Amino acid sequence: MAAIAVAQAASLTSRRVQGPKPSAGAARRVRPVRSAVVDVKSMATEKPWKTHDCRLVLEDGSVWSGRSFGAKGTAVGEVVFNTSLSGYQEILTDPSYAGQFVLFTCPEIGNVGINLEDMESTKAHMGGMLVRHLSLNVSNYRSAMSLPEYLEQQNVIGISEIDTRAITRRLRDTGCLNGVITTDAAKTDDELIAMAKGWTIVGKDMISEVTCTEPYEWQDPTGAEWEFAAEAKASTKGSLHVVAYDFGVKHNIMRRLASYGCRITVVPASMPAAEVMAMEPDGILFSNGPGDPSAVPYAVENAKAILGEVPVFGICMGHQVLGQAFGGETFKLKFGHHGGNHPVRGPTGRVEISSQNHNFAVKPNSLPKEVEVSHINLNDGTCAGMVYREKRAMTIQYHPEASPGPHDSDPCFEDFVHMMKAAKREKAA
Ligand SMILES: NC(=O)CC[C@H](N)C(=O)O
Repeated sequence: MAAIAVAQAASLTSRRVQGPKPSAGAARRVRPVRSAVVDVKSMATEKPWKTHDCRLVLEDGSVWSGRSFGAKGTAVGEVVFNTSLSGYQEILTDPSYAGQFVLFTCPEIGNVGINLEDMESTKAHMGGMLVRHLSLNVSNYRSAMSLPEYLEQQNVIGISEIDTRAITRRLRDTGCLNGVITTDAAKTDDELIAMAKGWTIVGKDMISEVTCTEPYEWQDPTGAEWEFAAEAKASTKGSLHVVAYDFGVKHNIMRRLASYGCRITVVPASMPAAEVMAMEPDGILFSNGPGDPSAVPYAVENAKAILGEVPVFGICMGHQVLGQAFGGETFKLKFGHHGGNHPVRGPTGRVEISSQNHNFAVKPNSLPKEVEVSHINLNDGTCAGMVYREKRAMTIQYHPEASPGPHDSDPCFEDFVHMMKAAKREKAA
């Protein structure tokens, strides 16, 4: 039986982007690996007690034996479950997952390998990847390497052949649990349980671990072959200057802003508001990002200083930072929203199917009366978006850029552009 014959594509480096991303064309010059033949017989017939070399231990004392893929070692993190049926690469490279392990409820993961274009940042951020079954085959016309190869290169531990349904039910019953993944047989279960119990993401500023170290420009729009929005196709390139606070910004937020005609300057999360305003932005984006929103007062203070100066758009962590800048408070959800099919009702009553990834939320009753809760998550009634009209501020708790998930909320980017254009017209008058 042929063993795995996945050719080594050009290695995906985990360097942080300092300047414009390599053009998509550069990515295509890598010889894609379209499919791999896997040693099915041995993997399918080997008995668990022979192949299980990895444990997931949860803080509730449960121990889950599985098969490792990717990196070896030991990692600790908060376990969340994501119900998306596609887009594991976008999830893997979303900086919002720093400090977390992601359990995929979709039972088959890895079948399309890893390509060089669908990256949401320059590296994988999650601490561990928990799957039911690692696909025995890799087959996709854009695949450049297998998922295990990428995880190994990114130093992320994967564990497969665990009962992801049982763990998901447990998380839904008890709420998020901290966990430890290890391939180190010398560590006792009790040691690992203590490690899981001794760790928490609450109160942690994870943004400082993922933000860029210096400003850079972003030019790449959504590729023409993927563009779906008429308004984006008709937009005038570079007509508006957006400064984006990088709290762990996903690349597709910037691709969508560029597609709607914006020129984007990405800045470190802690850049003082005065320096940002000196860049003469037409609008400011507060991005998605990992960790506890109440642990980044520096971001809230900058948001307060900027509010009312220029139009602002907050996405996910940015929504939570602006919610605090408005005077509101955030709180931690039981197990959060992580998936691609959550219904959200917007201000017109239209229901959008949304892409979600958050464990914290804004308390509606903590907001001042000037702030309108514009979007509601219909699964649990939580605040999914806000508008502060007189400050020209709009926020979305979920991910209008999708990646992965549905593009129902893509018009949010159009709304932000229209808000900036209106402000520009008023200023010129
Ligand atoms: N995707 C995000 O920006 C997540 C925001 C925040 N870390 C949360 O979990 O709620």
